[in-house]
Amino acid sequence: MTGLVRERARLVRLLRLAGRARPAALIACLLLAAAAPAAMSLAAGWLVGAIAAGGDVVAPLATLAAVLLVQRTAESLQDPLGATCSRSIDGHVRTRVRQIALRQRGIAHLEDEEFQDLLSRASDRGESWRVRSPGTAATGQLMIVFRAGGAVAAGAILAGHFPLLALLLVAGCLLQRSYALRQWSSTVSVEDGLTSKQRRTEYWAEVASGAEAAKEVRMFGLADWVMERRLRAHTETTDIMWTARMASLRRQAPVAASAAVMALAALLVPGIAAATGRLAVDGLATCLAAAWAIFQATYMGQEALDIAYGLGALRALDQLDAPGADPGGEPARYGPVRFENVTFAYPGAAEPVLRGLDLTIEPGEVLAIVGVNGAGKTTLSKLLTGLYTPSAGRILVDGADLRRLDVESWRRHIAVVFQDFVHYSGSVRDNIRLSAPEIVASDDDLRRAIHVAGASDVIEDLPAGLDTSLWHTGTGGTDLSGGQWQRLALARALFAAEHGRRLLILDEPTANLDIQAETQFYQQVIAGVPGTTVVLISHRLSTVQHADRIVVLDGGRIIESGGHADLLRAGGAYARLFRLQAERFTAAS
Ligand SMILES: Nc1ncnc2c1ncn2[C@@H]1O[C@H](COP(=O)(O)OP(=O)(O)OP(=O)(O)O)[C@@H](O)[C@H]1O
Repeated sequence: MTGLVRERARLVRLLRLAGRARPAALIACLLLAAAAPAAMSLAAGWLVGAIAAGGDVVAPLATLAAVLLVQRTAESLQDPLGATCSRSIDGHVRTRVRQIALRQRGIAHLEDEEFQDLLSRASDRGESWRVRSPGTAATGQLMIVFRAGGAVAAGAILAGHFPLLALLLVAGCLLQRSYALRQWSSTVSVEDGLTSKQRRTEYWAEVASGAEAAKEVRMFGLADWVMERRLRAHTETTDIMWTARMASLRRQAPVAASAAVMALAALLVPGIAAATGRLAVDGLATCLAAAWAIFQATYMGQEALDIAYGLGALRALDQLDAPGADPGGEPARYGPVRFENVTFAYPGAAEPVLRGLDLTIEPGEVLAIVGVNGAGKTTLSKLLTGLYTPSAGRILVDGADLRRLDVESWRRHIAVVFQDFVHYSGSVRDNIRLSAPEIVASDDDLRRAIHVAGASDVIEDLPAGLDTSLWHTGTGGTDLSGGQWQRLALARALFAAEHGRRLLILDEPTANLDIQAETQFYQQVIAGVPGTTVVLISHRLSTVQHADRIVVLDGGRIIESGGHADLLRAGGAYARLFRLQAERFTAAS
């Protein structure tokens, strides 16, 4: 089997994803619709023959009407049945695409442009000329199989009178169709090359009409500027697409010429035979109707392009699905964590963020990491959680290289509040439980975490307490202030820490808190999880000064390490940062 036939057969097999009943009903409709034109040509010949002979026309007329009725019914059911089958197939494909995106250990692939392109191609959002839908391609492929069958049936009827003409029309139409399709398909690969440009258009559309940038777009008066950017990005892609489409259109001239030749032959051969007495009038009617049926069954409809686009989506899915993405590994045991000569650069970045970093995090210690903006503090936490792997060096967890461990088992030892934590739409209860979904928690458990996070008053003020539905972007629920969301995120991590997570990572946990909450933070939150290892990243040195150990990150390495008092005495970078912060308050008072 050639690759092309194998791909087409695979498309048909996709229909199994839509269950049994709907594809079966679709096949029945396609069969009836495909057989109808050939049946009609026979009925037309019968009717014309009956009229010519002055015989009974009721039976042929009734047959013709019945065939027409069956054809119209089958054709009208074909579209809705095809749509339900293809939507169901597409649903399965999109689920698979999401599973692939989620199954990787880390998140580096999500920042890889090629991966994003494949993702866009495999789960189309409808930006192309036709949607890249494997489901529509599958139903389109089925339709083409039946239409080809219909063409062969009509060809067989014509061959009863003119075998050569039948061969010419069937073979000629199929060749012409395949040529036209090849021309149009070249536009599909042009569009595939524009996926990242299309993403840029989507980005500007989101800035223009999404909730995230809405405030600044209005305050800065950016509407025209954003719309202009979107239009420019859009035109960049559409210009290229239209150039490709016009070139394809120009290459269709041979198709038009050959179609004219075949139509002429289809009329002249039976026509001349009838005029010279070699073909009876009923035969003429049959031949003309059969030729018309061949043309009808072999024209290149949109389903041909649907197949080209849908196959593109399946190929992208295959590339995404290539094996070897996640090696798995041994379950992780909790113990000391050791960064050993770790260097790390983000994918595509010229310079590394961390350069030969050495650091040990002992179980049960509270380790604070400080450093200027961009020093790599958050990056260090992403490596620690296995979201990225070091470019060089290694991270040992209880003596085992994290690369070789089952990262999910490692993450089950960790509770984290990222700097850009997520505001989940859902109840307060769900927002807290999400950090340890496997725990069956009582309301008392949740309230304990809420209390330690200093969020009790936030929950008390909500209309339905823990059941209050939260919705960050403002529709269908209650939104919270930045600080209230942060307390909830803290409660989420504390809940996980109280239920067995041994390592608590807090990245700027006091950034949105008021001064009172910030002052109480260490005594309330950190002291609330005794025995837990805490990695505390903060610019606010008042938040970190009570930590067991403070490390200063600079130039990709740890340049200082020690307790608050030791570091102040040492008079290095930490002492300078601390004095600067302290001076602000002294000067203000
Ligand atoms: N996803 C990313 N892709 C490429 N570069 C990144 C990415 N995330 C961060 N960086 C770069 O890595 C460097 C370190 O960033 P990181 O967020 O770790 O710093 P940080 O010390 O936490 O800073 P801050 O105090 O501002 O939060 C920065 O120069 C940043 O531009």
